[in-house]
Amino acid sequence: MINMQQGRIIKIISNQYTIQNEKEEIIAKPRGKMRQQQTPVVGDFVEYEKIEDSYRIHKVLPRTNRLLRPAIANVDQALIVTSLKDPDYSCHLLNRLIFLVGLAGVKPVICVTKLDLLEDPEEILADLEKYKKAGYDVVFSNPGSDDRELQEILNGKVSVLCGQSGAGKSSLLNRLNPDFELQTQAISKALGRGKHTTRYCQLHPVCDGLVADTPGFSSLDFTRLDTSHLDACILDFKPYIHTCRFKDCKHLNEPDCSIKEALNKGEINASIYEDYKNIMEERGKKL
Ligand SMILES: Nc1nc2c(ncn2[C@@H]2O[C@H](COP(=O)(O)OP(=O)(O)OP(=O)(O)O)[C@@H](O)[C@H]2O)c(=O)[nH]1
Ligand SMILES: [Zn+2]
Repeated sequence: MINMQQGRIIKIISNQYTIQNEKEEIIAKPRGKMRQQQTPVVGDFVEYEKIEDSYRIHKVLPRTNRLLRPAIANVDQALIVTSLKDPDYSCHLLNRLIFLVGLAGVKPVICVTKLDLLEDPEEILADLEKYKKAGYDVVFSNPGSDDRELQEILNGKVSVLCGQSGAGKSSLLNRLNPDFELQTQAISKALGRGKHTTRYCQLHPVCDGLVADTPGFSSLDFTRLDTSHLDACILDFKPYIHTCRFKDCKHLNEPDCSIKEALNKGEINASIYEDYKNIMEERGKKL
């Protein structure tokens, strides 16, 4: 008789899948047959069985959502780690990350780092206020701060950190969970590298929830995504979206578009609209 068990994948290193169930962590491999069907990613709930001394994953259970880069499933929210300096703040990068996360059906939370490195932060802080006003959660995290607000946001949730390499993702996790620092140092030692740079995606226990630290990414590719409902993912658009003249208004050149009217009155963050427009126009060229 097959004795199937269920658990969540919390780490994948090459062909070794670490699965957490209620009691323990085990390491499993996918069945040869299933690998072509649906490749399991971190965050997946899977069914697996024990065969002699090893574990085999049989199937991936239905996902609530899935991010492509980083490859992770079933997350409650994505913390978009946004550094204000080194690497420098870019509202366009932030906007595009908000879109990517939103298109995957995941709630974005803007987590700002390196405020201490800015001499004149006023202009950037004013820009970040626009996101708050639109309804995005914006939380600051600095070395030496108690991060209480961030802890509340993470409590009991499955979160993924995304953001540029060097934005401060690992530093932030180290502050929230000192055990994590020990783990990453141990991993760096084992791999014979001095400095910890994130190489693979893993869910770590943090603040009674799970947080994935992920490798920094280099490209923001929208070409493979269905962006037809991008407008519905943008909080700035939400109060206006149902009052355009046309039900299928794309808010580009249509008459009586409430979103363009709000933009002209300065009620919508202009950079968000600009990035939305650029992505929709690129899409238009493709169709
Ligand atoms: N001054 C200052 N430095 C910071 C802050 N957060 C991170 N750093 C520094 O920025 C550098 C990069 O931070 P990491 O935490 O490694 O960045 P990361 O996002 O994990 O980078 P990857 O692993 O490459 O994706 C490190 O030298 C940190 O010490 C901050 O809030 N203020
Ligand atoms: Zn419109």
